[in-house]
Amino acid sequence: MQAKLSIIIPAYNESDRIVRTVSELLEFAAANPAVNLTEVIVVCDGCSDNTEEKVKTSIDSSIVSTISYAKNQGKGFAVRTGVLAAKGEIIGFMDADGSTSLEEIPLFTQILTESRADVVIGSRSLPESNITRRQPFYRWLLGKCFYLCTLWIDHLPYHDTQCGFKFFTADAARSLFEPLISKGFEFDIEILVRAAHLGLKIQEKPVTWHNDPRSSVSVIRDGFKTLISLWKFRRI
Ligand SMILES: Nc1nc2c(ncn2[C@@H]2O[C@H](COP(=O)(O)OP(=O)(O)O[C@H]3O[C@H](CO)[C@@H](O)[C@H](O)[C@@H]3O)[C@@H](O)[C@H]2O)c(=O)[nH]1
Repeated sequence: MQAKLSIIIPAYNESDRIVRTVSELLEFAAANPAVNLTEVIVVCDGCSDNTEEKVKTSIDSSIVSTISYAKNQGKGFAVRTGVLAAKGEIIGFMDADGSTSLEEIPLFTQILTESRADVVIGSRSLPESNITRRQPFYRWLLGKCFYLCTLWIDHLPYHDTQCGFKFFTADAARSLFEPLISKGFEFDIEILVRAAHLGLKIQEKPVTWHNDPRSSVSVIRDGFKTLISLWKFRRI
């Protein structure tokens, strides 16, 4: 029997994309015996649209649930909420826009169940990564900046810290997310810093990525905040 897999999908005003993404995930799991998907948690983070209702009315599956709260808190807070509620033996998170191909899920879960890693992160920046539609140049540059800063400050060798496709053993997920202090997009780097401090085994694996140009990320606000956070993470 394959390990039980929980997937967390953080969602902020995703009513246009969430149903397609969840449906594709359910179809993918149903067609892949190597994937034992037992739980999908959509975390609606202060959405002002009808993301949660869309999930509840359009998805007919007992393994899909939602968590919703009134005030927008940020992606890091939302993923943490989902991870701490998850019951699977493997816990992963992915973006609501379905940018990352699901084809990678069997490999990621296999690496974790065979104890070859505690954390597997998706990467758009390895030679084998398959990018079918690129992010704008300034986003690519920001990603490179995070890579160089985490390499320099924390000696972390991961080429794509921000890819929203990361999987964990349940124990690793709890040890990383329980103490998480980041509420925004900087949480991806905090997770990697904490994992390194705890001595967890991390593997970075290539993914297929199709960028959706609709993005809630502000390069100035979120990029600057993430870079500042790197100094803070040195003391965690
Ligand atoms: N819960 C919650 N989710 C959020 C929030 N802001 C964004 N999200 C969710 O985070 C995911 C990515 O956000 P997008 O708006 O699609 O941004 P992107 O530019 O395509 O995302 C890329 O950059 C992000 C920042 O580094 C990455 O987090 C993301 O994985 C991807 O690489 C989506 O599922 C979106 O709903 C928020 O405040 N709260």
